[in-house]
Amino acid sequence: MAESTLKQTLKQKIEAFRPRTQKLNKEFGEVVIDKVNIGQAIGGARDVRCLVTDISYLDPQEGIRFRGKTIPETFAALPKVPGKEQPFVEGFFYFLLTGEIPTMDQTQEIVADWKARSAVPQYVFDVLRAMPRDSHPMTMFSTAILAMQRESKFAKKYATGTMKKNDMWEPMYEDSMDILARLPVIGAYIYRMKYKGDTIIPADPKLDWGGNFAHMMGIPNPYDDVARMYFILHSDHESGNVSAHTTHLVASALSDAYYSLSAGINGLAGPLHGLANQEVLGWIKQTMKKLNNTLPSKEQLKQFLWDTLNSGQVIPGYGHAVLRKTDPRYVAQNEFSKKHLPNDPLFQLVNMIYEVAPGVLTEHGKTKNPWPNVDAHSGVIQVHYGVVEEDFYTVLFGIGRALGVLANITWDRGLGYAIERPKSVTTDMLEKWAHEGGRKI
Ligand SMILES: CC(=O)SCCNC(=O)CCNC(=O)[C@H](O)C(C)(C)COP(=O)(O)OP(=O)(O)OC[C@H]1O[C@@H](n2cnc3c(N)ncnc32)[C@H](O)[C@@H]1OP(=O)(O)O
Ligand SMILES: O=C([O-])CC(=O)C(=O)O
Repeated sequence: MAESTLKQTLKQKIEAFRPRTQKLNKEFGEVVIDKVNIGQAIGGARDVRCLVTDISYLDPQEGIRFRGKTIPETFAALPKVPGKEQPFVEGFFYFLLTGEIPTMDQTQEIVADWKARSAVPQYVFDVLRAMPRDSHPMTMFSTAILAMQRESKFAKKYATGTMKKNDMWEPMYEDSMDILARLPVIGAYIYRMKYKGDTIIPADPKLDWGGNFAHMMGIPNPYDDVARMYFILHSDHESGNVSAHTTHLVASALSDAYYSLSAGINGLAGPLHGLANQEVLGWIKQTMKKLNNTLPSKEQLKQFLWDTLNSGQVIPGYGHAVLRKTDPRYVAQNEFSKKHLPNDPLFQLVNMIYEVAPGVLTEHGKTKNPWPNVDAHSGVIQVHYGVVEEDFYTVLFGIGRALGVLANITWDRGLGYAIERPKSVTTDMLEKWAHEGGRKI
């Protein structure tokens, strides 16, 4: 098969880029870019600059930029699906991988490529069907990805003993493309099997990736545009977040994309990370239930927020490890909702929480960031269009996140990043260095 424009462009980009990384490593490897204190060693390596990615960058004030573009700039630049408001996710992936906005033809090439790769092996469905139906959908999703590992072109090539370091990105790219092509099929299968009486809807070969997902979910349009927007918004958040970092870490051992992504998805399933979107909707539902499904007043809402904090829980969807302002992914979803679901009562509640929660969190005095993150908003849009099963939301996040983390590990192999292995120390050592005013270097 002739090489796609995406693969050719990526090859050129990686080859042109590689000398920059090699030069930095060889000639400037000793240049100091950060230092680490005891608080960071104990406190989750917060703010330590020790990862590299060119795919996205998170500014604490401004939020995410994909390949240098803000969210509105990204959406404005990408080729749109004809007759729809949102861009092709396929074109967005081209942009993430190469940093170039693709033409419509280049985008259509990926649409066709992913269709050609989209057949999920029957044994994956058999594995899913063998799992208890009340398994969490994230457990099912991660298991399905891991079960497919036998398909890995990277692992097969590695086993031949003929794969050179500079060539490793190629089978990583191939695995990533295979996985991405199949994720919407797997996600929708889990949804229909678990929540819709096992009524599976086959793919429609006429549709793009996002459109097909909506179709296989059985949710009427404009859910297709919701899906496209959602996957793009959730794709990448630089390299240090739990799902991206885990995927990168596992891939650094030359584990293939199936092992690596499945591991990253397991991290996304944590309530302080991706699962927060499920938690947000659960919290909103609980709040409404206490009031016989009516909207609370601001005073009642304030009380519910305090009750949550006083019971030792976090307010889901608020706070962030890096961001110090309202997440622009929250803003993008808010703009969408203002346009498409302005009168939805849950949307109104989300806006009310935005008016009240930052004040409560500031008064509470713990969090460094009282503003909402992406997870505070996403569930409400899903409910509006008919995906009411909040346990499923992190699977949606995972499909989107795969775009970013798979682009990252393809580049990791392109640039030959080393196995990741930071150094650990003991508590005795920390106490000694604390006493001495620092480690003598
Ligand atoms: C896609 C995503 O992953 S976005 C994040 C999704 N997660 C959530 O929305 C869950 C709620 N938020 C949180 O738990 C946190 O803000 C996190 C996990 C996102 C970031 O954690 P950190 O970087 O440690 O935040 P920060 O430095 O501000 O934490 C300081 C203190 O404030 C608390 N805090 C932070 N956010 C919140 C919150 N939303 N509600 C209550 N307390 C909070 C922390 O638990 C911590 O308390 P501690 O000192 O008793 O341990
Ligand atoms: O950046 C983070 O730590 C968490 C986050 O918002 C994401 O991964 O999307």
